[in-house]
Amino acid sequence: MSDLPATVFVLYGATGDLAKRMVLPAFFDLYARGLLPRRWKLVGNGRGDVAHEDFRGHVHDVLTEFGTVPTDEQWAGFAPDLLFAGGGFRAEDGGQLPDLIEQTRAELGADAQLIHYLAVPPSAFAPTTEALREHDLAKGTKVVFEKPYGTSLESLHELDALVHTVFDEEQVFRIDHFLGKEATQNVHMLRFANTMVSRVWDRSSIEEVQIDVPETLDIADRAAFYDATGASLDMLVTHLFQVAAEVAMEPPTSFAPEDMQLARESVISAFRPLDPADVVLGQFDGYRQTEGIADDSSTDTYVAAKLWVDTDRWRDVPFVLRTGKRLQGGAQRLSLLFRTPEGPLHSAGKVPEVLAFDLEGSGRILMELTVKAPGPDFVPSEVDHVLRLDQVADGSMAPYTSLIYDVLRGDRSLFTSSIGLAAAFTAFAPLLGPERPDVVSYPEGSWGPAAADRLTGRFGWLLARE
Ligand SMILES: NC(=O)C1=CN([C@@H]2O[C@H](COP(=O)(O)OP(=O)(O)OC[C@H]3O[C@@H](n4cnc5c(N)ncnc54)[C@H](OP(=O)(O)O)[C@@H]3O)[C@@H](O)[C@H]2O)C=CC1
Ligand SMILES: O=C1O[C@H](COP(=O)(O)O)[C@@H](O)[C@H](O)[C@H]1O
Repeated sequence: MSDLPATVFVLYGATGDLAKRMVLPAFFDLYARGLLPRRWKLVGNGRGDVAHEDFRGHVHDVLTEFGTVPTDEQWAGFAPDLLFAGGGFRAEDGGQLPDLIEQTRAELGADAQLIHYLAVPPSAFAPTTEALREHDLAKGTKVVFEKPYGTSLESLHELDALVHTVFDEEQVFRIDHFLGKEATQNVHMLRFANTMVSRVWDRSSIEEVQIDVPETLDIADRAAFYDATGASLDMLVTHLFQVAAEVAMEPPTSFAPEDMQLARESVISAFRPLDPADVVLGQFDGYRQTEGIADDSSTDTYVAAKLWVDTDRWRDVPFVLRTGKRLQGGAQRLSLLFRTPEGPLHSAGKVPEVLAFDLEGSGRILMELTVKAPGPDFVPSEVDHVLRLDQVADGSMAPYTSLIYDVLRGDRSLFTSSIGLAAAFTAFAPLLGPERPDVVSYPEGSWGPAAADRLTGRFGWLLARE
């Protein structure tokens, strides 16, 4: 067991989709790894009345379906600390939660930390924050907000102003789970720990950056949420911008969490507002036939955009970003495309030299290089080399496991800041106004609208070459 302080972890929306697919499996994963505090309680909250025993049954089902099935021994150690407080949690009526928190804190000791994890729809962020103030449950605690934390610059400011009347910034953890991925964390490890990488990490060596996250997934099981959100809000201004910031950031002053966060978040203010002429929005054929989607919906299920980062390091290097649903392939690939070296020893510029990161799963680092072809002649040939990060050592962590562990120990390096999010929404703002491009339809199982092909450089979208 770790030496973290005793903890009461309150999970709002504990029977919801995110809780079952991500948060509860991650929490159990931490338990199984011995990374939870020696003494802890997880208190689920919701509007219904659920007996503690029924909540435990729910958690067991969830782990069986989405996580690791506990052994009998693990379950006997884990289950008794799962509790449920029903009756919702509002400013005017806190339901059973305030009493149960008091009871568990009394049991765990006066120094027990209290963590509020808001796995509720964004519309419930403000009312839950107000309820925390009203029931005096904010002081000295930590609070975790899911994404999206605001859907525009204005709504971000409005929510953040409220949050800051209740919490100090140091108490606030805003999740973007792409930052918790093993391979994303390796972007700065590889860069800053290796001179041969750090020295080429700029416009003099790199001609293009691609962040390509095509998905084969449908949206039918979350139609209402998706139709009100769309790909550009769900993925572009959030995950893809954060990954772009990981690439674009200047070296931090130190590798302390606050300096890492500051370096990543401050480069976002150098993102030039998107030019709608450099953005393609798409919608897959058949989207409007999905149950719960209006016949005339103009929601984007696909977005491709060219982003410029106006720093000396990246001036004139396009960052091309793409994501969409029901596409031909699924991947989460960050690629740095290098300039063709001068002189004759390369593939005549026909093949890119690439350093890439596969962000999904345990993560992979890929290199595409030109070498001499075996044989008598001195001719170039291309090779791919793949480094699977789970072969480096055992113990790779899913993003939610990693991020919840960071919340427990108070490490904010992989969480977003309201300054960074405000800069992201400023760069994104042209897509929220009258200049927003119309959505173009694309066939399911394709790579999306052909119009997006003009956004990349001379090699096109790299994933389409595979
Ligand atoms: N699902 C996913 O894959 C992902 C979700 N997220 C984010 O996580 C958060 C939760 O998403 P998800 O679990 O899908 O959402 P759900 O719609 O499943 O809602 C979660 C739970 O919140 C409670 N709830 C619903 N409406 C309200 C309300 N108005 N006030 C208070 N409680 C409410 C419900 O519990 P009860 O009825 O018991 O009160 C519900 O089960 C959202 O912010 C979402 O954007 C982020 C990444 C991925
Ligand atoms: O936040 C989201 O992320 C998922 C992709 O995440 P991952 O778990 O596959 O890395 C995306 O499908 C979803 O639309 C979005 O809300």
